[in-house]
Amino acid sequence: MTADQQKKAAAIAALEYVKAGNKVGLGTGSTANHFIEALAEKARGGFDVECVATSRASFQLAQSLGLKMTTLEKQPHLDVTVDGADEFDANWQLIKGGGGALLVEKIVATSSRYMVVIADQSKKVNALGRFPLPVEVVPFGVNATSWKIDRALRILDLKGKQVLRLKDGKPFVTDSGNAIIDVTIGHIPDPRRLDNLLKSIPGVVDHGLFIDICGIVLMGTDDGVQTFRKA
Ligand SMILES: O=C(CO)[C@H](O)[C@H](O)COP(=O)(O)O
Repeated sequence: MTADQQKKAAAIAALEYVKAGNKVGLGTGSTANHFIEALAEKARGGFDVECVATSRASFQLAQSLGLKMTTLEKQPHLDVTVDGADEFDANWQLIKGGGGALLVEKIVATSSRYMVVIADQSKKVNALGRFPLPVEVVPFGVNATSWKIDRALRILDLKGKQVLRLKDGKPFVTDSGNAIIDVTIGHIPDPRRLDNLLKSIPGVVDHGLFIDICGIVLMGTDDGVQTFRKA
């Protein structure tokens, strides 16, 4: 199976976690797109759900496929969010934000009774940190914020190579109007502490560590979809 086929298999398996009448958070990225397509197909058959998207791209896809859309303003409590991830570990901790939607993804996921992550098997890691950690920052004073990120890493005896994310040669702008710094760290021994340190920096809006947010991971493999579920 290719990685994309694994993503699709995980996305289809996630349909089981959505019940008729649910308010559903829709993630962002290629895996989440498979889920949006599968959910839209089910909805066309009369399955009634209302969805909140985590990005403009997901909103457009979902709406174009006929899914009933709402907003978190109108529906502040969702039943389930289904989203992809860049990495997950054995404790259901994640790195997200490869697609730049981490802030809204975290707001939507934490407004849901539970978050289901769908992924191909390349996303499973022994320890978080292989994937560069996306940190969403306010554009004002970005160099000062970058220095403070460095200082936070040093407190944990870590070093990170920071790169301002670009798109078409210009700084990438998130749906919320912020910039993203991708920080290559390598093995993150204490993601929870890094989460707290980064969140305490003025100028850091949020970052891609999702700590204690996800409870179920569905991973596509060559032998079918494997479920990792928190007890
Ligand atoms: O966090 C994300 C977007 O911000 C995505 O879920 C993550 O990057 C995984 O993407 P893909 O499903 O395309 O592999």
